Amino acid sequence: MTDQSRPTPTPRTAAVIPAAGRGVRLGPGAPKALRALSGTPMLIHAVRAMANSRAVSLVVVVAPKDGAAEVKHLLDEHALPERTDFLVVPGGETRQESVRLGLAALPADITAVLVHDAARPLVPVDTVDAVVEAVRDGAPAVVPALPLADTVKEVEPGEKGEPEPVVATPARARLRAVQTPQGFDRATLVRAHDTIAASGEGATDCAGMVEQLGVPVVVVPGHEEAFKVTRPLDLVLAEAVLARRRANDGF
Ligand SMILES: Nc1ccn([C@@H]2O[C@H](COP(=O)(O)OP(=O)(O)OP(=O)(O)O)[C@@H](O)[C@H]2O)c(=O)n1
Ligand SMILES: C[C@](O)(CO)[C@H](O)COP(=O)(O)O
Repeated sequence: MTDQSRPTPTPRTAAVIPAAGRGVRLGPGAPKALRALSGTPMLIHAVRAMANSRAVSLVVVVAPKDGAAEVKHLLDEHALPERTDFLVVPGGETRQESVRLGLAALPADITAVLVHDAARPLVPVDTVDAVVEAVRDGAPAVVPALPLADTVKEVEPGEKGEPEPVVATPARARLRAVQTPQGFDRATLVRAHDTIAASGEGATDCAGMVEQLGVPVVVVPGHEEAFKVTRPLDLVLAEAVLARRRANDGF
């Protein structure tokens, strides 16, 4: 019998930050998450972006495979909110594997999980909070996303540099470019990783695996500043965003 006089406890939310990628598209250098933006490692910006949400009580950083000690040291030497706990685990060969390793490190009382790319260091806290709120309102999977500015063509991929035949032009008004953090009911995300990854299938984001389970995924508004640092020009944009923030509010 349940005690109806007791209030329902607020779900304890953790953020898992996959940060174990190399950053091949960014060019030669340190692993992408450890490269500096305005003098601070990209990873620290991403960790602060999660920890600045009052809803997030634990941040799990999935570090480059042989970089866990360095990441622990970085977390120790940068100012981070005291109310947040931090864990560091070594990552895997793919983003999917790194997320799975992060999920495996979560304590039992975590019921909601955000998965956030270290490569999206500048996501505003309002976007993080909007994702958490939708999960707390009962959505098993939530992604922030933006409408597209470009028209998208589906092609028959060919040899590099060769013209590729267009197969279709999806209706742009129905398309969204998906960002992170993506938010999940923990049990749903773990089930997706256990069943979809085990079947050899995968997806380029966590929500794609949840969709393959047949579980509904919803979109909330994303933010332009939540862009992914992927190629060198993205670093220029990231520095410009940080300079504008400093000018606006002394950040
Ligand atoms: N084995 C991997 C690969 C990627 N990631 C993380 O997943 C996020 C999104 O990946 P992406 O932007 O593709 O990063 P990289 O894999 O580093 O980039 P690239 O494909 O250019 O090497 C990044 O925060 C990255 O660190 C990870 O944790 N483990
Ligand atoms: C998860 C993601 O950022 C959503 O847009 C994206 O799919 C990651 O792709 P990547 O090739 O691993 O950067």
